[in-house]
Amino acid sequence: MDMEKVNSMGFREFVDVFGNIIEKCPLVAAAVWSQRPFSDLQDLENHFFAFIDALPRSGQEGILRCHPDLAGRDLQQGTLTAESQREQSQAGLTSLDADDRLRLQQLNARYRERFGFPFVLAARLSDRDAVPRELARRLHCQPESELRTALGEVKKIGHLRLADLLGADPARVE
Ligand SMILES: NC(=O)NC1=NC(=O)NC1=O
Repeated sequence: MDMEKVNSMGFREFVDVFGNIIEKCPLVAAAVWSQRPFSDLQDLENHFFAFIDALPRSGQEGILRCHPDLAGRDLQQGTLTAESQREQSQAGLTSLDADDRLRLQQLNARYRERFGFPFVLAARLSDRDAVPRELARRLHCQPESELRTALGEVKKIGHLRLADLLGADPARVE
């Protein structure tokens, strides 16, 4: 898909295609559509991220709360979005043994208890050993900095999903 095609999309098509760039937050794509045309992938991505950055804290925390837990209930019940299912599967989270899954669920619960939003991490850039390690590390961060870290992970997830859609090499797209 090239930028000419992206810039020619009507609202409905644009939200159908880009509505899950930010997990379960089609509003972001809905808002970004009105800022077309986009000069390139980086410009499109920058508009997604600028929308997130401009949100009040409640909106930013709302975006985090739209993310399913890693190896959580949605994964067990098969109710993850296609993108999330792929990402969690690539990180090896679909084949955890019962002990590892329980440990992750306990860590997720402690994290949510401390920060009031779920632990978010770009699973495609991680693996089944690194996820609990990173969760345990970030559990001790200060709320302000942790909010910024978590939003950074939302952007990494969005970057990879956009690169998939636009056929760009994720490594090459800055
Ligand atoms: N809580 C999360 O980090 N969820 C996710 N990370 C991903 O990369 N995909 C998800 O669903």
